[in-house]
Amino acid sequence: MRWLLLSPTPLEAPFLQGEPFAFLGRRGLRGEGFLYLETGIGKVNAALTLAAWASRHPVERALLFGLAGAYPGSGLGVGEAVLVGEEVEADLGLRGGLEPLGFPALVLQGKPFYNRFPLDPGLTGELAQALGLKVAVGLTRDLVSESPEEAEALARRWGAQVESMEGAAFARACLALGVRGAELRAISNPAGVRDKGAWRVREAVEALEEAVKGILKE
Ligand SMILES: O=C(O)c1cccc(C(=O)CC[C@H]2O[C@@H](n3cnc4c(=O)[nH]cnc43)[C@H](O)[C@@H]2O)c1
Repeated sequence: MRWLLLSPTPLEAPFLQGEPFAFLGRRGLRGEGFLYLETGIGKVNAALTLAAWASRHPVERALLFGLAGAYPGSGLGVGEAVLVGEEVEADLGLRGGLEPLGFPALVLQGKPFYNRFPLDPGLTGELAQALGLKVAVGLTRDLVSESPEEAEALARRWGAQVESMEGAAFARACLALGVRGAELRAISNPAGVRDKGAWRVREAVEALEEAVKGILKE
């Protein structure tokens, strides 16, 4: 069964080889055992790329992979790869979430989803076991945390360990479209730290390469 692989930027996928094509003005690759799409940064780009592709092609399982910030106290080290088992969309509704407004973001078989969206538990568990990776809670906002204090408050409020700009949108789109979705992140920086001296993009991309190649072998 072929994977649909997605990453926000080409920076996160330099190791993928395949026949290039364009989709929604961005890069795609047809490779051995996978089809890859670059989504662009942020929630809208992630959801619209997956939904537009899935509206024209059958997608059984999809993997979003990319860089992420680690929250203080997460126990995750820079350069470490993790799977995300649940995503929080933390900039939807009030600061306390969407539930107080009374409008769910998604309803599936009568179950309302407000700000928390699971990735596929079976797929995530299989990959975590096969690759020996931890499973974390991800928090997603279109705005990146700009200070350690902001990052710590978000982590505490929502019980999250990693921060990205796309995860919850991908998880929600997978649920809505009936796609089995998994999310892989490698820690490039401590969340809330904007000083690029503390970022380790190369190490994080190497961790992504090892994990993605492992997933494609599964
Ligand atoms: O400015 C740079 O030199 C630079 C180099 C590499 C990457 C960046 C990014 O801004 C990456 C954004 C991208 O990665 C995810 N990401 C990574 N760290 C965080 C974070 O602390 N908080 C939220 N998102 C993060 C994000 O999902 C984007 O797709 C800049």
